[in-house]
Amino acid sequence: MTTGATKTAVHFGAGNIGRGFVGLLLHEAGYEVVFSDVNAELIDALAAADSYTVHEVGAGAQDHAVTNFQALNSAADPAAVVAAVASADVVTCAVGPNVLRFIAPTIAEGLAARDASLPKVAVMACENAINATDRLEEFVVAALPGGESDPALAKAVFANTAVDRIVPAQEPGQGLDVTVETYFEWAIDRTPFGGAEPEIPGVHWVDGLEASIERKLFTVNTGHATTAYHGFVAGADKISDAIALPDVRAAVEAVLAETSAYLIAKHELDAAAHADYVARILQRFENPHLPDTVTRVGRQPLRKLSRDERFVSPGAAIAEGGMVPSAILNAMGAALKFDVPDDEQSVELQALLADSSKGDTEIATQITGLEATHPLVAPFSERIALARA
Ligand SMILES: NC(=O)c1ccc[n+]([C@@H]2O[C@H](COP(=O)([O-])OP(=O)(O)OC[C@H]3O[C@@H](n4cnc5c(N)ncnc54)[C@H](O)[C@@H]3O)[C@@H](O)[C@H]2O)c1
Ligand SMILES: O=P(O)(O)OC[C@@H](O)[C@@H](O)[C@H](O)[C@H](O)CO
Repeated sequence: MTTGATKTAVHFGAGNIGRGFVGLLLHEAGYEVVFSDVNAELIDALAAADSYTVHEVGAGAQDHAVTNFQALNSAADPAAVVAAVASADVVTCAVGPNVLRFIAPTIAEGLAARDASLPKVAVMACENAINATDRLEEFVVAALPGGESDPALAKAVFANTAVDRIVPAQEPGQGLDVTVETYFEWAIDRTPFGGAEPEIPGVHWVDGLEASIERKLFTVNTGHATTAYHGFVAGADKISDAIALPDVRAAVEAVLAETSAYLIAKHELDAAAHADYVARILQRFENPHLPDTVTRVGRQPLRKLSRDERFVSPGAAIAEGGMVPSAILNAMGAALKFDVPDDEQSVELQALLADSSKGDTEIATQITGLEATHPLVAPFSERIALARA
């Protein structure tokens, strides 16, 4: 795939963040981006196009043209994607945490086919999840015949990342163009590269990702999901309308006060700088030009209520410290009312709550992955009882 001095990046998932952020930054860094997706309509449109435009909205907005890309259908032509990975300089993905297991075998095959004399390929998952690249690597290892000792692993460097840019679902009829907010942050753990990290202007290189990803997930995403679930209950459609409701705003601020105290103590953050970070995020939610909805932001409620995610991870830690994270629990209670027929996990959640063979505590442990004796489970079971009443 790489010709002459052209650097190549294979990106799995040509959706909102794929086209509107990761693909854009890689293009601006000089990479030829090879988008790989299972959505035939999307891939066909990308393959037929010479460019698409990322439209920023809000203060200081600019348009950015993305050119010099290819598009491969990984369902119809997996061999082409394997070949692209085999010669790529960078492999990224933004497919959703639950999809990592499905793209890993293709990456494993690409690594196996890669000439060992090539420089190592940088593999970086761009998902909203703690250590998403580590998870991807585990699936790659499982797909390699030699497992952890497979020589193909030495051909790649796996680095965790945290990506932050709100990219709403796109309006029908917009084609390949993507509407995004002006803000972005892409933090990548530099330590696995040993000084040979890829050149991607705009990336924020950090030594270890834990603080960056927790700060992002437990502030942006905990606050966003709280806005979505309380907003849904209040009847709001857009995120900017939801956060304008005084009760929703108060609930979001209360949740962020709980996660802020947790994050500041755990990662020794500067309290004033963190307060600025929170204020900036609330302004991002308020952006009236961003057509983002409570149904997109609340999507897949079972994933969002799971153990290592935006509510239970900080909530469990706070409860283990002897305090009751009431605002987080109230947001989790609102999530139980997220009843969206088009969302498979919402349907599954509503069926679970309606299952009279299960008690409240059993449902609480099933959703959160916590033991029944965990201090977060009893107060969450109370919210479940209320939702079922
Ligand atoms: N949209 C945002 O604001 C945003 C911001 C930061 C991070 N993220 C994260 O990025 C990821 C993607 O989110 P999104 O909003 O872009 O979703 P999206 O649904 O717009 O895009 C996901 C894309 O992945 C594709 N896909 C699904 N299965 C695939 C497979 N097996 N192989 C290749 N492609 C496959 C889908 O067809 C789709 O085009 C999620 O983990 C999300 O949390 C999103
Ligand atoms: O992508 P999810 O479903 O994990 O979370 C929904 C939104 O909170 C998320 O996509 C944000 O827009 C994004 O994380 C902002 O950086």
